This record gives sequence, structure tokens and C-alpha cells, in this order.
Amino acid sequence: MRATRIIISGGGTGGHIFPAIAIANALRRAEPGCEILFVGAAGRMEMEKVPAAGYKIAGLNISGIQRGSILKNLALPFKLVDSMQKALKLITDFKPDVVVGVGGYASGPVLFAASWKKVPYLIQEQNSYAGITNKRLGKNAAKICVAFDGMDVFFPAGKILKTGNPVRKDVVDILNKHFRGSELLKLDPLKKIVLVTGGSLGAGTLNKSIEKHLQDFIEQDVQLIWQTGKYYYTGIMERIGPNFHPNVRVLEFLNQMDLAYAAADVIISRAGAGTIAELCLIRKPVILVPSPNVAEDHQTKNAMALVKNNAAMLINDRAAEDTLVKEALELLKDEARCELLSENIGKMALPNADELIAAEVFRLAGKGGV
Ligand SMILES: CC(=O)N[C@H]1[C@@H](OP(=O)(O)OP(=O)(O)OC[C@H]2O[C@@H](n3ccc(=O)[nH]c3=O)[C@H](O)[C@@H]2O)O[C@H](CO)[C@@H](O)[C@@H]1O
Repeated sequence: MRATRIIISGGGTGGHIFPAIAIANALRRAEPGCEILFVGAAGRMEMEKVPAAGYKIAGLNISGIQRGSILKNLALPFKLVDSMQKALKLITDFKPDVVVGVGGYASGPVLFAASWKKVPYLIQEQNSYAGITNKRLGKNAAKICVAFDGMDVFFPAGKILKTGNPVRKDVVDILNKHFRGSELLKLDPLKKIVLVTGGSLGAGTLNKSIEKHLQDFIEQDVQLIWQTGKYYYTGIMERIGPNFHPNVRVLEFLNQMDLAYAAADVIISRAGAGTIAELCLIRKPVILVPSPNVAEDHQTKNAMALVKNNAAMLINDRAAEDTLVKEALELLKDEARCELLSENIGKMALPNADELIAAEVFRLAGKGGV
């Protein structure tokens, strides 16, 4: 039988890239010989992360609207035409049975091209809010896999399938990794550890809040894994110095998120949809600080889904600088609360989203039995 051929398009941030990799991994597990091609935006994070995960990727010359730079935006229509042409050519040459779109710049032209060429396509929407491109593309999609209820306000109800957000299996496999994680990060496994993660790009508010109260961690002899994000790392290191204190480990990006999750006793995080899906599966006490700078305030909605089930704490972005570290250190001492939060967040997990989506892809390819 001919191997199934699938194009997966999208990227820009980890929130789009890692679900795409999780879907690809599930497709490979189900049909090891299937042919997968990623399509991303040249120069963006996917061009590095996708090959590192073992997949081929083609890049489109596409970007979003850039604030404060009229000159750069003048090129946008040309980039769009160029990307559409390249997307059409990729589909003609690769001959996919199905195209999957995970959102981000490259997703639009590729799904439009699939629609044009009458190739069935599936949209994976991570958030509780759908952007304008996905809404438009939803009309002709064969299936739309979502993680939240109530998505029929954006998409045709009959096409929606609630699968949850796909996560990479290795990232949430934290069993028996506490010691390995602590040691790899050069921390003492017997002392308390707080992990701070600002999502794939880092978060300015979290960084400011932590930097301002670093001394509190030292005074209480609590250790810190601090993921700053690429853009903030150099500035922070210049200010605090390279050997600030043995309790504090500063990293721009964590390539082995499982080990950081496993090492942590309490986690402080932005409320990106992918991170939330992972946090539900790893069952640790979490404080969420939703980003106020995202469309329709969707991170607050993501966070509230947990908070209203007493499955996570929430601190407002504006309050974080004053209260975040204090709350985290208090939570660390409150074992009963930590246990309750861990138990409740675990109940919100939607495991196997990757497998459900992969099964849907094969069904669309006419291979329902795989
Ligand atoms: C600012 C912004 O636009 N954020 C959006 C972006 O978030 P963002 O790109 O931060 O994505 P998520 O929070 O959904 O996921 C982050 C992913 O990166 C991984 N990771 C993170 C840090 C690290 O050091 N190492 C690492 O591997 C996490 O394990 C996770 O798999 O996409 C999400 C999903 O569409 C949205 O909900 C967010 O609102």
C-alpha cells in the first residue's frame, strides 16, 4: 500500500510548533513509513526545532504585520503572493493525502493552497479563541480539532472534534526523573525547587517579578530554575552576573522540559494553551500569570478553565511584580494546598490528543483502519 503523505504547516512560536511535532510523532507511531513534510516560515523557531525533532521542513517567505515599521510592511503583499505560489508548488510536488494546519504564519497560505487543490485539510486550534485566518479556513476544513468547549462560535459545529491539545509524550513523562533533573540542572534534589517558564519566547513580566525578588529565594534557601526566553536572557545575565548564586539556574530555553518539570515542586507559568495541556498531565502545583498581550485575552480564558476548578492559582499580570514571588514561596510551604492543586489539575488532563488527531488524519486520507 502507498505510504500516507502528510503536510503539516504552521509555527512561529512553540505553542504552534510543539503540537505539530506531537501530531507528527503520533502519525509516525501509527504508520512508521508515512511521509511527513513540515512547512514553516523562514527564519522562525520552527526552522530549528522541527529538524531537531527529526522531520523535514520547507520555509515560506512570510511574516506578520510589524508594528512601527511601514517599510517592512510594504513587502507584505508580495510575501503573501510569493508564499501562496510556493505553497501551491509544494502541494503539487509533494502530493499530500491530507494537510494539517496548526496556526502561525505559514499555516494560512498552505491551507488556502490545499483548499484550492481540493486536498482535505484539518485544523488544530490550540486556544479557546480562533483568529481570523482559522475562522475563514474553517469553512472548507474537513475537520477542526479543538481543546476547549464552545468553539462552535468560530467554526461549523459539525466539523469540530474536541481532542485536547497534543503534547510531546517525552515532555510529560516525568516519572522518576526528579533526581536526574535536579542534578542535570546542578541543583540539590533534596531542597525545594521553583520552576519559572514564560512560554516558548519567555515573558517580560515574569522575568521582572523574579529579578526584583531574587534575594527572597536565597534567604529562604529555595532553588530556582528560571527560563527567561531568548530576548531577555542576555540583559538579565548582564545585570545579575554569570555566577549569581548556586540556588539560581538561569536558562534562555529548556530543551528538556521534562527534566525541569520533574525537578520542580511549584511551577510559575504563562498560560499558553500548550503549556497548560502539559501542566495538566504532569500534575504539579501551578501559579499562572496570563499574558495580557494576546488576542482576545485568550490566556486568561485558558487559565480560568483551571482556576474555576481549583486546579491552579492565578495572579494578574499587573500584580505579579509585587505578589508573585511571595505567593510562590508561601505555596511551597503549604503541603495540603500543593496536594489539592496537583490532584485537581490532573483531573483536567486530556491525554491522547495526538493519537486522536492522527487517527482523524488517516481517516481523511481514506485509511480509517490504520
Ligand atoms: C505570547 C503568545 O503569543 N503566546 C501564545 C503561544 O504561546 P507559546 O509559544 O509560549 O506556547 P505554549 O505555552 O502553548 O507552549 C510552549 C511550549 O514550549 C515548550 N517550551 C517552553 C519553554 C522552554 O524553555 N522549553 C520548551 O520546550 C513547552 O514545553 C510547550 O510545549 O502559543 C499558545 C498556543 O497557541 C498560545 O496559547 C499563547 O497565548
